[in-house]
Amino acid sequence: MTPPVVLTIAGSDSGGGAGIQADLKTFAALGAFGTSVITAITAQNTLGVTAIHPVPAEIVAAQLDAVLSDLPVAAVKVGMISDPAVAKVIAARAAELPNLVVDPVLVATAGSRLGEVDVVGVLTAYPCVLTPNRHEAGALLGRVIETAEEMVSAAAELAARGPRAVVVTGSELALDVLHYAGETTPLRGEPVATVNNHGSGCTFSSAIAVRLAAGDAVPEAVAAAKEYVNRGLRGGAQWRLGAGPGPLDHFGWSV
Ligand SMILES: Nc1ncnc2c1ncn2[C@@H]1O[C@H](COP(=O)(O)OP(=O)(O)O)[C@@H](O)[C@H]1O
Ligand SMILES: Cc1ncc(COP(=O)(O)OP(=O)(O)O)c(N)n1
Repeated sequence: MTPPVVLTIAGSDSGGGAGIQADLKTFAALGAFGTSVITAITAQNTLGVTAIHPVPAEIVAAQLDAVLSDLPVAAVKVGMISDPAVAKVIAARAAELPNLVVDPVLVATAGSRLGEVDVVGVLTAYPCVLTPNRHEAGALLGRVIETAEEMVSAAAELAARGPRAVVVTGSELALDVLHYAGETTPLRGEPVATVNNHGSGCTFSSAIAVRLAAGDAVPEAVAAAKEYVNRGLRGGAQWRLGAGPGPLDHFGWSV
């Protein structure tokens, strides 16, 4: 059977754990055919980001044209956007991007700045599934988000800006908060004791996109993505790849 086509619009992580590389592995692991529009090239490993080269907006637009004019894209995940002109290119074509999932990437776990609030903020009002972590939600709202109660109110406030749904993720707490169809639901997962969490947010948003492409409703897609990330974290927990926080096992179905 022909697989559903899913598109990632994101940055490249040379270390392979996050960004485009994590997205394409997630698509493949979950049975989708992955396509990509690269917005930036990062020189990155498990210890951090040492350089960022934004891809010019016209090249981003050309990649988008090439994919959308030929392939039946069923869902789109947007990750790292560092250039306002690139955000504009994507915003201008947002109506053509089905099952849009936006991960408002701002800061890598290792501390490097990958995006700016006023750039990624442009996309948060589109009818997408928005997946900020606590820190990104706080940056978008201009305050600190720490507790579960603060995550609940952040999800509701961000939902009022117009996205189809908001999931505020809670990293190692494994507690995420979903706001969808006027309701806010805490999603509790099994915390995984691991230092290898590089790319968990990219993997989560990509997995949501695949499940939406497959026809899941938003709550089912989010629950399936959460389970997939959890398996990836468990599968990679004993890996020793790099001196910093390592990647997930995207193909770790046996654990
Ligand atoms: N140690 C962990 N144990 C269980 N789930 C985790 C862990 N770390 C992250 N997650 C889950 O991974 C997904 C991505 O969230 P998060 O790590 O907050 O994203 P980001 O990489 O953007 O900070 C969420 O579902 C979150 O609950
Ligand atoms: C190129 C690129 N895009 C996104 C990220 C951030 O990845 P994410 O999964 O949100 O978080 P960390 O892995 O940084 O915790 C990245 N590092 N690089």
